[in-house]
Amino acid sequence: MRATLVQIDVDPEETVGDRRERVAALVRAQSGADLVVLPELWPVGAFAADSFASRAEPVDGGPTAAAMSDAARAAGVWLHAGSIVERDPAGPLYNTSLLFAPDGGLRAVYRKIHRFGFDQGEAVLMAAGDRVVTAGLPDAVLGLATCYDLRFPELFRLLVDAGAQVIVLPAGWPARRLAHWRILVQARAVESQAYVLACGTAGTHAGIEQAGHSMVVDPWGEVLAEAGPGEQLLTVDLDPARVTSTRVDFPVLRDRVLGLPEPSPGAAPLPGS
Ligand SMILES: NC(=O)CCC(=O)C(=O)O
Repeated sequence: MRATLVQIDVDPEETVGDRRERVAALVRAQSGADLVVLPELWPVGAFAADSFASRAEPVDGGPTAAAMSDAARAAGVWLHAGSIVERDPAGPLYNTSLLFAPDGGLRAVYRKIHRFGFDQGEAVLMAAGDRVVTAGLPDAVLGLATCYDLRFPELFRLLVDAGAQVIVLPAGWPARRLAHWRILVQARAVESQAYVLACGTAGTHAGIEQAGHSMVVDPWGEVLAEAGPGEQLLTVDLDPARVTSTRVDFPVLRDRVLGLPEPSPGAAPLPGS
């Protein structure tokens, strides 16, 4: 299964329309891949909170969804189109990832569960998703997560329990926390015994320098490919059978203790007492 991550430079000098056309052309050129992955909120920029409301678009009939559906069909690839600011017809905004099949059909929608910003930006401007999403491809089951979700291992446990073998994580991760990114992407792969395809953005928008450094990590935690800071494509061949063999040969997931007891301070004797 050949996967290509497209680490896009989100430059505020480029219009959203121009970027959409440029990215669609990049996707159309990936006809040799099985799966193409784009970053989080690449049309507007993950930190361009001032533009979220004005750049929000619906999934049904929205310009990015339409362009990505066409591009997936033209290339004949599965396309994880990263995420858009979704304006739900019912009102709220969501950070919404879209997965298209090679016929252009929309096969999965994931609304980011953990919103970043503490009391600002996405955390206050967008609503949280409430569904854990997996999608069956011909060769593997994908699990969907987005950027800040990376810091919440309990979501990844749920994805593993739902059958995920390849976890796709579009991101817009700041350069300032590159060290966290590299450690956490590897940690999620090791603990999930799954491939993690983590696709970030390049460039600087809203004054936040992006890390780039998209990564593909295998179920053993080995980094198969890592981008630099600029716009770049990463192509890697994945073997979903490696997920099964890793889980059989080193069956740590089998040793999970479900329903751990509540902490009870002082229950264990103190050393020396
Ligand atoms: N777009 C994001 O979710 C950013 C997350 C981030 O910067 C962090 O977790 O650190």
